[in-house]
Amino acid sequence: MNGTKTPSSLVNGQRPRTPNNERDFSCCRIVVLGSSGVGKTALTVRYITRRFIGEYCPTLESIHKLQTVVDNEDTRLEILDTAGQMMDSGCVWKDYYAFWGDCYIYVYSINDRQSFDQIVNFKKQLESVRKQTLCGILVGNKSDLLHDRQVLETDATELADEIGCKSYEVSAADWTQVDRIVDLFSDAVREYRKLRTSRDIRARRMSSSRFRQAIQKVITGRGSVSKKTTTSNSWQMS
Ligand SMILES: Nc1nc2c(ncn2[C@@H]2O[C@H](COP(=O)(O)OP(=O)(O)OP(=O)(O)O)[C@@H](O)[C@H]2O)c(=O)[nH]1
Repeated sequence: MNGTKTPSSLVNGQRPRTPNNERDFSCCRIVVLGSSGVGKTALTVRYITRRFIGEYCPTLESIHKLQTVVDNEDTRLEILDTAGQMMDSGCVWKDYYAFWGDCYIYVYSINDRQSFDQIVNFKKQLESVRKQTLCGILVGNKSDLLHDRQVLETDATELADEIGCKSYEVSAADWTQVDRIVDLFSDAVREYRKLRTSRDIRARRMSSSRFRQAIQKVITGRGSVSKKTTTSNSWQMS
């Protein structure tokens, strides 16, 4: 596993570029966030190594880089496992995370109501920084602790509908749930691809409608058009 504890890499964390210096959209950046102790590291480690870490050691930020395949498409994943303590303290985390991430995995613990109630705030704060809707997945972790449950599955489904996310309830501690954990990370990549595609389509529509408007202005003579030479085809828009 390739983990680097470098918050500064977020500040300088420009999106990777291809050799042609274009933005590399085969790379997907996932930010795993939620309150302290909900199991963000346990989920991330379970996904990457298939192992469970039982001990608790509060995380500073760690970025894990790996290559994977989702729906037959190669994907470079960068997973940012955030520090819950920083989020609970309301530090400046949100600006970094908002600009760094492509998709967000919002983790709460089913036996910690407060961690669940925080999710809406986290999402709102990120979107207010980015000024656009961000895609994400809602994850209730520690589903093995049913006897301690403070968050009903129906509450989670309602919240997921409200914030436009898919929702999962899992246990990083339960090895039989590895496939579900892999699924939820794959869904994060799918959500990112979906959003990217719809933005591409919108951008293309916008640019073709601007092009049509410009042509229309030329035809109707409403645009600022100057005739450059005597040749009929040589119009120049200014
Ligand atoms: N029972 C149970 N314990 C879990 C589960 N996931 C994580 N834990 C335990 O919960 C504790 C906290 O887990 P972490 O993964 O370190 O939590 P975190 O959200 O990364 O915490 P921060 O680093 O403070 O942000 C550890 O002792 C884990 O072993 C789970 O699914 N079930």
